[in-house]
Amino acid sequence: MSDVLRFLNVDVVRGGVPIVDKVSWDVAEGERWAVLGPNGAGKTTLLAIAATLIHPTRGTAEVLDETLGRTDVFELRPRIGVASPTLSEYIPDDEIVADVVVTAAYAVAGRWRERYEVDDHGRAQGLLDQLGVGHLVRRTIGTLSEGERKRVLVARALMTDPELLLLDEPAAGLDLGGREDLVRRLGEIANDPYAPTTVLVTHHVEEIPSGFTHGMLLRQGAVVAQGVLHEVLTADNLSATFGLPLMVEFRGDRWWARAV
Ligand SMILES: Nc1ncnc2c1ncn2[C@@H]1O[C@H](COP(=O)(O)OP(=O)(O)OP(=O)(O)O)[C@@H](O)[C@H]1O
Repeated sequence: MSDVLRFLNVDVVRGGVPIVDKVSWDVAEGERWAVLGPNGAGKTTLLAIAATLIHPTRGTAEVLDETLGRTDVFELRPRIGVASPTLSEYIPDDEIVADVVVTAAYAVAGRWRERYEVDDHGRAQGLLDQLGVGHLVRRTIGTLSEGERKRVLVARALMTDPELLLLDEPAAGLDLGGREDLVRRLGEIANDPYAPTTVLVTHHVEEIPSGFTHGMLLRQGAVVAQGVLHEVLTADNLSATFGLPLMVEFRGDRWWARAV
């Protein structure tokens, strides 16, 4: 298995302060990673490096076997699917849902079309159905609820059949039913052996879908623990990460945590 991400001693410094602090991280093909940490821990910044949107201040970051700073990120980006609140801000409110998803393919027309001879709209509809929002295909994105919008963005991120899928807090702001439904659907994707290598950022262990294999805990830009999910998600590690005594349990195929 080859590495999809390989970070070595990565620092990101802003205003003289390291907001990512000496992070080394290997993500192998097929792995599904959850990155957890409190507000301001550096999770989104780490994801932005993986998305090739920023470069490390120090250290090296390889994404899909290319070293940032020595490669054309515009060739790399079409191989990466991203669903994030930042991306969401760039989509005009009057854009039709079908177009939001299909336009992801236009950016990679060459490579994608060589590999797949499929109808764009058919594929988009299939992905929207998979995320439970197929009935919204003709609506404008501005009329959707937060939960519906998040699902559409995940469908968009999957449209190009990326090699790396990056999900920044996909369940944030959803009500309990919406969260549970989305986490279940993300679990179905994670359990699909043909689904891309995935990194999901969240604040809550309850939002880690079934099928996730690895975890990283971040606090103040530094790694508290990382590796196989069941070895990483211990009460001690979570308590150190969030700065209060916590207990954590794994039941069925999901995690939950609370203060003790
Ligand atoms: N351009 C910048 N200049 C100064 N500080 C920054 C800059 N960008 C990010 N930060 C700070 O870096 C820290 C890490 O931010 P980041 O968004 O990566 O954290 P996060 O773990 O994703 O947080 P949250 O869970 O709240 O989304 C925060 O304290 C943030 O204020």
